[in-house]
Amino acid sequence: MPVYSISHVENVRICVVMVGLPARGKSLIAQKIVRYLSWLSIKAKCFNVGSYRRNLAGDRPVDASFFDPKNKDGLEVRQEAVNSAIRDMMSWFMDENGVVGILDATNSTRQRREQILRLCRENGIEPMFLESWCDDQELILQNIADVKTTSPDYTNRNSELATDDFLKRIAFYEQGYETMDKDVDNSLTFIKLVNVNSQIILNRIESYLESRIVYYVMNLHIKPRSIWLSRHGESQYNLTGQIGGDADLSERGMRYAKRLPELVLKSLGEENKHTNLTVWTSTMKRTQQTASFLPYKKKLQWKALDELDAGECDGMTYEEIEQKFPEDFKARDDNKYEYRYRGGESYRDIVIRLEPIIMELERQENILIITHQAVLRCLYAYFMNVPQEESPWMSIPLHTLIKLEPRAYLTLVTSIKADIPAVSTYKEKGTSQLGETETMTSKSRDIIRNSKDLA
Ligand SMILES: O=P(O)(O)OC[C@H]1O[C@@](CO)(OP(=O)(O)O)[C@@H](O)[C@@H]1O
Repeated sequence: MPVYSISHVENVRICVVMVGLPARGKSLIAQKIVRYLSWLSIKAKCFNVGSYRRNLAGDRPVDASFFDPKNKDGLEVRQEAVNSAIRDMMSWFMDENGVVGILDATNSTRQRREQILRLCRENGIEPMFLESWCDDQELILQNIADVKTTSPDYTNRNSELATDDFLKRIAFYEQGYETMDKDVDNSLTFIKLVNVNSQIILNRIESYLESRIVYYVMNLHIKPRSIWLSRHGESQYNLTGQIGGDADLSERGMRYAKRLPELVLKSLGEENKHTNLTVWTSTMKRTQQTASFLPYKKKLQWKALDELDAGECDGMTYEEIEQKFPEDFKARDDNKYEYRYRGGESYRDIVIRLEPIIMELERQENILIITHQAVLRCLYAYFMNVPQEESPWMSIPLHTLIKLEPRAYLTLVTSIKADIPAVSTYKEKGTSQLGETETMTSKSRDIIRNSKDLA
């Protein structure tokens, strides 16, 4: 049975028009929205006018004077760049059934916004303006340091000169900047973020999809933090190759639970060893037992973090499933993301139930999540932008602590292995389990597979 997403039900197409001076985090917000919506299977794409401008300008060096409103040549190239980006975006909406297109540019004047508005209306696309307004100098300088000085506009330039030049560029934009204003822009759909999210102004948010985007953006913060992910320690079911269930940890799984506090400390490093983490587990015994030796007071259980529900196959081995339901076994191999166990769940179903977890994770600071193979794959896919068809096939070994550090345009990943053996629960695509006489505890599986390690 097909699973419909909200974009099918509502049949809306939205153009998110970013608004704001340079170095206000617009591209970061735009890319995060695309990642979030794509993870939810809503077709989204970002059109960055800066890249179009760089393509048009060719090898010509671009310094602040290019952005001087009196620079005719500069104005022409910039107008041409925005025209091309809009053209491509409209074709993407029409030819590729795009649902949310994001026009990532300053769009800092009403005249420019009027042009976009007109084109959206002519093409039956809902325009939604998203302004990032910021006067916090520290934040602006941080943004320039993080991103702009490594931008292709400043290759081979020393970072002090690049920062200076960038501040001049901002000053040119300030000359004509018109902020979104409730009185003047009353008829438009817009979100205005003031100094990240210390104040948020909303105007005429109408569709459900718009409200999802608003809610997501409202939850974003830019404080540095880390997220740790771990599967539970090896369970009794892992040893026998059974899926699902609510088994206890094996003796080695218990050893992992006892080792976990030490791994966390190692990952925090000496200077952060007193950092207080919040621990999230599923409602299943194996994750709670794994968390039981962690010294942190705040431990929360989430039903949404429970393992993929295998329905009628719960408690069976892959071999038994292949014997009893050969068609299902093949169908799952053919499309693991969409395949839904009889009376159970698919990976797509997990993503849907994980949405509140992602929303909460965006709001929180340091969190350690102890969960299950399939759920961990889906969480990892969100942070690392892993395509849907690949995510159910990622190998996430037992007895390994993964640390994610979300940064402006990427997420850093490190992993630490506990030196405690565990079976591998990884089943490769297209492999039959029939005729396999080895048990899960046999030597060949009694390793953590290094080849597909995430580190
Ligand atoms: O989607 P696949 O690759 O089958 O992985 C999910 C499976 O992983 C398992 C282990 O095989 O997770 P877990 O260790 O949390 O019990 C099964 O319970 C679950 O059905």
